[in-house]
Amino acid sequence: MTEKRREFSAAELATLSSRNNLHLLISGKVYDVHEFLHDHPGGDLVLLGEGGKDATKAFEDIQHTDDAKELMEELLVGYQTGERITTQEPKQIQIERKTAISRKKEHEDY
Ligand code: HEM
Repeated sequence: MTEKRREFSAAELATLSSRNNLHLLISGKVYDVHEFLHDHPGGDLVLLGEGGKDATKAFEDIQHTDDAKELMEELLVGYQTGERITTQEPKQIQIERKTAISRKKEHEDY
């Protein structure tokens, strides 16, 4: 894998859910599984169902072996950004709200 590992926001990850561009989030790490789809012993459908999402629970529910965990290292393409989107509101609004809160706080500090 020559591609550099990088950060993915939850918003970007959500767009990576098609058969040709399928990424999963597992324990904060992002895996590109599109080439692995047809080799997955659990089948392609379960992976497609988790595409673009946090698949940590689905992955752990299966109790994958250490072999699976080694294989994952080869599919690792990056990490989730620190910021977490917890609501459905557009990202820009969240950023604006955060900025407004910190400005207000700065103001109070004086
Ligand atoms: C990068 C992610 C994944 C990798 C590398 C991976 C790899 C594997 C491997 C090697 C096996 C064979 C058993 C073992 O060695 O544990 C397996 C089985 C299985 N996996 Fe995954 N897996 C991944 C993600 C997932 C996810 C997200 C799900 C569920 C949504 C899932 C569902 C299953 C199921 C149901 C089986 C059992 C197949 C059976 O024994 O009949 N896997 N996986």
